[in-house]
Amino acid sequence: MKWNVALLQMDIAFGQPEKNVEAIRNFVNQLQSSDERPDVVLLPELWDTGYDLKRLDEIADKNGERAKQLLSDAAEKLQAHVIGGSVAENRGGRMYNTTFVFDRSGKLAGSYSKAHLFRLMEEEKFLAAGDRPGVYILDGQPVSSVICYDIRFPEWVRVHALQGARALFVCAQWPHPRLHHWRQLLISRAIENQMYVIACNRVGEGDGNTFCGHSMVINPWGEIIAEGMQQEEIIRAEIDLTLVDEVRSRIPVIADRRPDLYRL
Ligand SMILES: O=C(O)CCC(=O)C(=O)O
Repeated sequence: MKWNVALLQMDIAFGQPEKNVEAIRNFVNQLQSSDERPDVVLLPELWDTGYDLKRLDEIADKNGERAKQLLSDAAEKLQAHVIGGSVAENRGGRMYNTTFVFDRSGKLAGSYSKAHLFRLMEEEKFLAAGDRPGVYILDGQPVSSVICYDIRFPEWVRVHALQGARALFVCAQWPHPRLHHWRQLLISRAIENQMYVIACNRVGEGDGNTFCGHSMVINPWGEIIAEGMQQEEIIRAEIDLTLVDEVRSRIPVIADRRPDLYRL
């Protein structure tokens, strides 16, 4: 199974969901009018509100309805799977950082809420943590997603791999001065789980941070097959999921695990 993936590496207007919705619509129109149609589109983290966490009561998306409408329409229009980055979701008065995934027909394939809250940006003061892995079936293929800080937890990404995921989609708002962490962590998650890692970061400034871009597509051998710069752009790559089987059969890391040794 080969997929063309497109990563929307964009700037995000702080606390202005309407403006950001408009920006996504423009990207979707751009993809629709291009010769090369994507099979999978990935967006960055909190593309609706940015990190305006103090105003979530006012601006968070009630049950994700605004995002679901936009992402489902985009999936149907492009006939592509949309891994919808993440949005600030107001679920029954509690706020979550949530990814919604839509398949090519525009149908909701699943959702995931960020499990590890990032204290450096005080997320734990404003957000509730998710507690379930994000695994979805797209074109019959199990794939998964996590959000930003989640990539620092190899045991969490491993849970997704053990549930059969063959590709990990990551959405982020990853700032300087930790670009080297971003690149190394993503490469490591790809090598150790022998899966594709497709990661979309934002660019621009917000709340005292400069976001570093460098969205990446990494194959299951740990090779970078596409990488963005620090500017708004669509990053594209072709991924071939049969390479996952090839790498996993060459070095059977998952089969060779010794979980009996790993209990603390
Ligand atoms: O782990 C990091 O260094 C960045 C994480 C982050 O910015 C986030 O989770 O939003």
